[in-house]
Amino acid sequence: MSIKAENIKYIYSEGTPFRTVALDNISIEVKEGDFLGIIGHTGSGKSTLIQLFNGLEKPTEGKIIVDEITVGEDKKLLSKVRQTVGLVFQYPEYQLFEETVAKDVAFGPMNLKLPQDEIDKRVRESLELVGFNFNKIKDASPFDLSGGQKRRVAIAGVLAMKPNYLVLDEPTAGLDPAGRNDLFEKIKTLHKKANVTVILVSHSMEDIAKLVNRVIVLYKGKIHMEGTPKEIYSQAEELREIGLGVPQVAEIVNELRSRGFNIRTDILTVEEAKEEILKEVRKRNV
Ligand SMILES: Nc1ncnc2c1ncn2[C@@H]1O[C@H](COP(=O)(O)OP(=O)(O)OP(=O)(O)O)[C@@H](O)[C@H]1O
Repeated sequence: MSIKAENIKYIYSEGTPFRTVALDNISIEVKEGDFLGIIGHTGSGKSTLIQLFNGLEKPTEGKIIVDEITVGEDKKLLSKVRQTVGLVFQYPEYQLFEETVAKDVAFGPMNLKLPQDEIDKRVRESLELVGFNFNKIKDASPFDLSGGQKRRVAIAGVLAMKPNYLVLDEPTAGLDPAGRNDLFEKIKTLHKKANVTVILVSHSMEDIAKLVNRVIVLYKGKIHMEGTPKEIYSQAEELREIGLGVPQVAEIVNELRSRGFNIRTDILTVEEAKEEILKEVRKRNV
């Protein structure tokens, strides 16, 4: 099972002076179990691509195949695609509207007309998967929660639909550093525990490098780079050229290398950098 994009082109406002080619010749496959990061700066096509994954939009050219369903071929299957690919938009808290957290998370499964005991089970499981104590949170008003907690409630609402793929568009946008770290930790745990493939969209390599196992870098609607976080990280110069922030740890490693330190280029974390630097320092002291 997978999401396949085959030679995708997507054009906004075709036939007008505002015509924009948002995606051009994109082919990728997201396999079950993957934890994929899609990065690129503003306007590179990230949001457009994930909206195609979930059937919200149809490609101008090419095909999107979600678990063997070709999106758009049979309109009756569109709701199945939407349920299979759970999309969490940027700032999803604006879509919370019920008076309690439990009611909000139950909204999707209720629309599926599932039996009440199945709805209750899904609400509990989804809230626990995003790190809540169910009994403590269920009767809270979503409006009384912190920004990070609201995001987790919104994610639980999508998980309650039991998607095979969970697509998160800039999930930590606007949160403070502690809230971001906490939410990323929760997403990491979620990928491990829930049987769900995760696609995480971000404009920051630094944020997602420690989480995902594969990265696609979009630039002007095309796939510019693809690989493991380490492979992408080691190309700091190229990242800089396409306007993406180079991770601070990569900056430090590059600086030390330029001063003759023999350090690997594919370092992801401060801990790894520390180890490498200490190794080099010990060598020099001998
Ligand atoms: N509704 C729209 N109508 C016309 N052009 C659009 C529309 N939405 C996006 N675009 C254009 O399509 C291109 C890709 O936009 P998209 O929103 O997919 O990029 P993005 O990488 O998600 O950006 P961001 O990080 O700002 O969300 C951009 O040039 C953008 O201006």
